[in-house]
Amino acid sequence: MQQQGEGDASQRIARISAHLNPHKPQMEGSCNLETENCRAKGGAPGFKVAILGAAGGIGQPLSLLMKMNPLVSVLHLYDVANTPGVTSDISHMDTSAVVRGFLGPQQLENALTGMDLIIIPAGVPRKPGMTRDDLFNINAGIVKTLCEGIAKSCPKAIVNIISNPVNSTVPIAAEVFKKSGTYDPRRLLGVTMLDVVRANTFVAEVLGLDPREVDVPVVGGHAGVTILPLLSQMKPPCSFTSEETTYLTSRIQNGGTEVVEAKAGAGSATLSMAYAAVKFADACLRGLRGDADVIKCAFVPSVVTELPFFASKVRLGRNGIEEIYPLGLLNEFERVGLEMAKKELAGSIEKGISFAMK
Ligand SMILES: NC(=O)C1=CN([C@@H]2O[C@H](COP(=O)(O)OP(=O)(O)OC[C@H]3O[C@@H](n4cnc5c(N)ncnc54)[C@H](O)[C@@H]3O)[C@@H](O)[C@H]2O)C=CC1
Ligand SMILES: O=C([O-])CC(=O)C(=O)O
Repeated sequence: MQQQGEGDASQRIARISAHLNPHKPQMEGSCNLETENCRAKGGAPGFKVAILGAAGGIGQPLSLLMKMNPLVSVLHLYDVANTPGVTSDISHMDTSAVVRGFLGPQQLENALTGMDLIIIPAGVPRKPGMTRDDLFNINAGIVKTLCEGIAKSCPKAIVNIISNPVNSTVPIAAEVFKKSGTYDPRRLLGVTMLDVVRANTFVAEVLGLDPREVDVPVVGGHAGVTILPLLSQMKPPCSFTSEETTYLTSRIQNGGTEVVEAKAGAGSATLSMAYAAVKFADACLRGLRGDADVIKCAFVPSVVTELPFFASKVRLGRNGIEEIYPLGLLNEFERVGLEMAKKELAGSIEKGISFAMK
């Protein structure tokens, strides 16, 4: 006869050893922490977040940082390669978010179902000598497919697009959602937060300030001259010589290229991007929670200019984007920059829309 408690104990050990088996991390199809009798629990109620491209250069540190975010209760890690290892590794962190991994297109639907926020860093990065637009041929198709999945499995989720060229991938996402009848422009955001992070850092360096006290709005888009820092509107208000303005604007616009060249063929910004992506995702989650005055710059469906998409300050709330702020007063340098940015942006947006309409 079985001793009382023996069955319980052996089941418990079986469950634990399933977790310890390095070839069977908490992947889809193995122990499901919510529906089965596993003892591990997310500590607090919170939001469900999926990262698509979670095993990549951005995806891994982004997954790590999202696992540390107390607003996240469930974290789904999806990729077409290497998700089991990343999931196993991250799932050992003693923070409350429950982590599950999903590998390959046949698991995309389960990765997406029930999610509140989807973050997409899937796609190839630049090598020296390339522009972001050179990534279009590969990344456009990746973003299109992933957004088709979102339209089918979690059409109400907030979507943060990191994959480049952001100036084209966000219009692609919008077209996919329109085609499927699920489009809500308040829920689609291109992540330009790294431009703001860089602007704050470089401006603080020049002024001898703590970067945490600096806030520079960056508008337009996310490539070359479309990245338009509005130094005249920074907080705290400061003035610059024309040399300083030219230096800072150029350094912010070329920050991505600076990293691509320093990495010399090993990719583009991953660590600072993961930091920026988490800052932005956290703002989206605080908005969803109902926090007041959550304001960030992002590349969004917009009527701020004549273009259908534009990066500017947006207020985030329970429905995603609650308000898009106008550009405000620009100085002459910024007005010239705005015209250059709009010209290039128009072509990139059109390229994305035509691709998705095919
Ligand atoms: N918005 C921004 O400010 C920034 C954007 N980026 C962009 O982010 C993207 C990713 O960069 P990294 O992480 O450095 O590249 P990476 O090559 O290190 O990682 C990309 C990941 O995407 C995965 N992937 C490829 N096809 C996929 C698919 N169909 N579904 C799911 N996952 C897929 C790969 O397996 C890989 O793990 C690039 O397009 C890069 O240009 C990079 C830095 C800043
Ligand atoms: O420059 C790149 O290719 C990656 C990127 O978007 C950035 O670092 O801003």
